[in-house]
Amino acid sequence: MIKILVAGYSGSMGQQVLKLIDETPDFELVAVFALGATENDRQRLGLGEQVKIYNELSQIEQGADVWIDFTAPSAVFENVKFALKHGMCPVVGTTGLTDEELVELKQLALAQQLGGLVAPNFGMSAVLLMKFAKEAAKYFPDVEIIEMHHDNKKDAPSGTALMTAKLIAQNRLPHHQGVADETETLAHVRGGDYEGIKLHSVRLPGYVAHEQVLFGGAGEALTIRQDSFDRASFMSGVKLAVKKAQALDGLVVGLENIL
Ligand SMILES: NC(=O)C1=CN([C@@H]2O[C@H](COP(=O)(O)OP(=O)(O)OC[C@H]3O[C@@H](n4cnc5c(N)ncnc54)[C@H](OP(=O)(O)O)[C@@H]3O)[C@@H](O)[C@H]2O)C=CC1
Ligand SMILES: O=C(O)C1=N[C@H](C(=O)O)C[C@H](O)C1
Repeated sequence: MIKILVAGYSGSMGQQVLKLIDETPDFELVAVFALGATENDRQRLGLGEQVKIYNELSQIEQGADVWIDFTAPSAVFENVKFALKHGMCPVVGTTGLTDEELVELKQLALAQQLGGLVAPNFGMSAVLLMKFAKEAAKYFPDVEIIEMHHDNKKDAPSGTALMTAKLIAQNRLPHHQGVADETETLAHVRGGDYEGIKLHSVRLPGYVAHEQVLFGGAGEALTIRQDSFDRASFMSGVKLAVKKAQALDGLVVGLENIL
């Protein structure tokens, strides 16, 4: 049995994770955490009597093997630090960790001799999109990224889009795209900029999580697109990560590294 704490259990992803745990014979839910957590959630969400419900990080007691985190960019760093310090292996889907924070968490995981996984995207279509986009950048250095999400998403750009840009940047030299004296007659209309790669974020009701990477060359173009139509698409990745987390050597970044 793998004992699991779910941070962000009342959110869109947290709800899917509770379902996954319920459906997986060797997973056991031992605790849940959210700032707005109340004892009423036990009945409302069908949480067993043995499940501990926390609404404050500092109150959480050790007792889980794995800490699953789908909370908020503002919370994830402190949450993961807490998990590692208290002997829990983190499986983190929450976006927003900076490179510096990741370095610190990796050091802590090594010091604590704990494994764990941080993945900006647990969906196979997004993992493959990132792999293909990195490869394509060797041949098509001019590229822009459009990510499209539901209108409840708190952060922009998406963690996946930013990771895609970072991977592409490994295979091309930074350069400005468009004419050198380009002017915006409407502020920010050319999007965000990561080493010259433009990122555009769309937020609309009806959407879940989608990304397009557009490469342009002389007289041709390549478009790579992935669509997550349902949050269930992330669950096989989360399941695999939970099963492997305790055996990993330190904190691993990217689902592709454990497939
Ligand atoms: N890696 C991946 O494959 C995926 C990653 N994500 C990422 O997961 C994160 C969550 O997404 P989603 O489920 O849609 O978000 P929601 O806003 O639907 O849910 C967030 C959850 O976290 C809780 N929460 C918010 N702030 C805190 C805090 N400071 N401390 C503890 N709990 C907190 C909320 O409850 P309360 O408000 O009561 O605290 C709620 O339970 C986002 O960063 C998103 O980008 C999403 C989908 C896939
Ligand atoms: O907030 C979301 O919904 C998602 N967040 C992740 C991200 O920011 O990349 C993963 C996926 O895109 C869904």
